Amino acid sequence: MKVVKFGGSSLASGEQLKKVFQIVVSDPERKIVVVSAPGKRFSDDIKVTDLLIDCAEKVLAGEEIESEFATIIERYASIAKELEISLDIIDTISHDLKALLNGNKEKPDRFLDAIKASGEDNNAKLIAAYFQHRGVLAQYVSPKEAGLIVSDEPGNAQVLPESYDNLYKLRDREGIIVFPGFFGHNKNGDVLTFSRSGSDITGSILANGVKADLYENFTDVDAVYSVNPTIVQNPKEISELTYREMRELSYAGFSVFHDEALIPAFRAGIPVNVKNTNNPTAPGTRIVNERANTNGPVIGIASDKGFCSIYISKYLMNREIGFGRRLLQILEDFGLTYEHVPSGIDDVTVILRQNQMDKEIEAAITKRIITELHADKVIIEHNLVLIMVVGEGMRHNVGTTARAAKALANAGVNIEMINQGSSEVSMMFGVKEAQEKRAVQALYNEFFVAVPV
Ligand SMILES: Nc1ncnc2c1ncn2[C@@H]1O[C@H](COP(=O)(O)OP(=O)(O)O)[C@@H](O)[C@H]1O
Ligand SMILES: N[C@@H](CC(=O)OP(=O)(O)O)C(=O)O
Repeated sequence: MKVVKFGGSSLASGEQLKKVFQIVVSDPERKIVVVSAPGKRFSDDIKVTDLLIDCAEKVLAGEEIESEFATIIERYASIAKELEISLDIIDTISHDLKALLNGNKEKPDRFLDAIKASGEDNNAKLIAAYFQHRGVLAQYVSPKEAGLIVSDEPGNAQVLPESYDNLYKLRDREGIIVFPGFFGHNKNGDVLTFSRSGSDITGSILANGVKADLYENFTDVDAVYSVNPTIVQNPKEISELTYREMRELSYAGFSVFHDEALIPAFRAGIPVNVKNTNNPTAPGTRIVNERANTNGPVIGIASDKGFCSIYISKYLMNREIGFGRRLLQILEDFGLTYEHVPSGIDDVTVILRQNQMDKEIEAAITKRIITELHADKVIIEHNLVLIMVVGEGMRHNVGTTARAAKALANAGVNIEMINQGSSEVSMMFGVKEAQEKRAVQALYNEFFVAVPV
């Protein structure tokens, strides 16, 4: 049995849905179909999830939403018309969304989650209706009915372990199951979404729950490429990579697959196959436990913007017991998460996502570090890019860091920081945002265009 997930780009129009239908019915093993909300039809288009967020925020601000509401309904209606299915389903979607928008707003984050989740929920209903219209035995199944229970964290929920036994029962259902991605319910029955792009997570949870043989993740590219194709033109395709490599790369910027979607499949030992809805015969990329190492030390290079660093120096920091703990406690007091902590003898740098802080928080943190930890210097730098060079082969290759550093130097890129060692499969370079493209291109040339050493 296979679990198949289709992303928003595969569900953006009636034409795309026809391809989805062909893919599903061409293999009887494709029994569970996880769907996102309709995505972008063209590059300037707006995803339904983003339309819904805008609509919900306007409602919360007490603004009119007539035109936003109409735009959302029109997205579903245009798909239904293209597919020539009864427009009764659009009346149902319109009625249900109106009721949700008129619902309880006492807890805005929960209200927002309920509206966001409706994007996938309504799409799953529409797609099930289309499959039935094409004469296939198919049913919409809701996460609530299936027992997909999640933690009580709006916009960032996590699956609870008891879900897996509940979901196993889906194996007994007849026909194709169309299941909405991106959300579950807490123990009280409230809707909670995963983080953005979280339908990948639903697919992986279902694959684990039903003990699928394969989790196929259909998107709009032929493969996971060794580097983001919007940064480097025609990059090399990756045919196979390990769960660890993919998790590092997704976390560091390969948005093609959600980093949190690896764990459920990995725990159940289920391979993941990333494939293209627009070219389904292409083999795609397989994510597995172990792979043959045929490609040299590096498999992929990811980069992500929006980081800042807090540099702290203090003479004899190395002798001070508890310095690191007290520093991280200050960050914890402000509710901040951090990414890396490279350190020296008398200095340490904490790297975090800068959207967590504003000027006031930065000033307050700086003050506390100086007054409580008696630091000599505290410097906060903004607009950093973290570049992650990833590959299981790095463990067995000498000189990979030197090659990377030389390539960056030759390209005139100033390395702000390096972190290597904690993860056996990656090394991290921090550079200024303005140098991202140049740095990634230089690393790509070194490890993929030049002959690997
Ligand atoms: N290394 C990479 N390999 C392939 N695609 C990538 C990579 N990094 C970023 N992407 C982007 O991810 C996109 C697919 O992800 P996404 O838009 O979330 O798809 P979906 O709509 O199927 O969920 C691709 O179109 C591509 O622009
Ligand atoms: N629709 C949700 C969840 C999702 O996974 O979407 P997509 O498959 O289009 O990335 C979002 O935009 O976040």
